[in-house]
Amino acid sequence: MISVHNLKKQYKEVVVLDVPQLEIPRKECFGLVGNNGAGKTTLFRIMLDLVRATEGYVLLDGTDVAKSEDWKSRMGAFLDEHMLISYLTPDEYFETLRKIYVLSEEDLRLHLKKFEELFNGEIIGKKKYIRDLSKGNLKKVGIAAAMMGNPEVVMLDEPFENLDPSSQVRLKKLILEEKERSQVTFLISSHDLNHVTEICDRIILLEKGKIIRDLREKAEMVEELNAYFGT
Ligand SMILES: Nc1ncnc2c1ncn2[C@@H]1O[C@H](COP(=O)(O)OP(=O)(O)OP(=O)(O)O)[C@@H](O)[C@H]1O
Repeated sequence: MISVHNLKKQYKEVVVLDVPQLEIPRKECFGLVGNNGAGKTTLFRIMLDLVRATEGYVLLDGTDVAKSEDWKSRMGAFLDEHMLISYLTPDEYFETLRKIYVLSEEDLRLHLKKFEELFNGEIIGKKKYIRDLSKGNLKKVGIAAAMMGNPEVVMLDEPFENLDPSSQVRLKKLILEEKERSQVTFLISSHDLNHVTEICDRIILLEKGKIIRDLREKAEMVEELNAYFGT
C-alpha cells in the first residue's frame, strides 16, 4: 500500500503540492487527473524520490521512499524519455534490464510477447536506437520497461499521450488484462478522461496541488470530470 502523509512541495513561496493524506491500497488502479501544472508529475516524482518533499513523506508498505532503497525493486515507472538509455536499441535496453532484474531469456520473451500487439512490429529487431524512435514508440518502450520484473506498483505518467488511436486501445486492453492477471497497483496520470475513467477504479482530481475530488463510481467519475473540464 502507498500512503501519503502531510505532503507539501514548495518552489520559493509557491506551494505546488499540498496533500495532507492519501492512501492507495494494493491492486488499485489509481488515476490522477488535473489541468496543466496541477501537480500530477510532482506527486509522482516525490513518490519515486526524484524530488524531495518540502514537508511530509510517502510510505510504500510502511517504508519511507526518501529514506530507503528497498522499495525500488518493487516499483516500475515510466515518467518520460529521460528514464530510457537513448544510445541502446530497444532489444539492447530490454536485455540490459533483463540482467538487472535477473530474469531468464524465456521470462523476457514472455514479457515482450504481451506487448507484441502494442509494439506493432516497430520496436523489436529493428536495430534502431531508442533516441531515433518516434515519441509514441519511445513511450511503448518505456511502458514495457516499467512493467518488467513483476513490480508491485507500476507508475505511468501520461501513458496514452503520443500513441495513435489503435495503440491507445491496445494499451488499455493490456493494462486491463494485467490488472485482471496480477496483483499490480497501477498509478496512471492522464489528460485523456475517456481512457482513464475506463481503466481506473478510482480517480483523484488535483487542482493547484490540492485534491479536490476522490471519485470511485464510474458514472460519478465521468459526470464530475466532464463537468469540471467542460468536456
Ligand atoms: N523545478 C521546478 N521549479 C519551479 N517550479 C516547478 C518545478 N517543477 C515543477 N514546478 C511547478 O510545479 C507545478 C506543478 O507541475 P507539475 O509538472 O507537477 O504539473 P502537472 O500536473 O504534471 O502538469 P502537466 O499536466 O502540464 O504535465 C507547476 O506550476 C510547475 O511549474
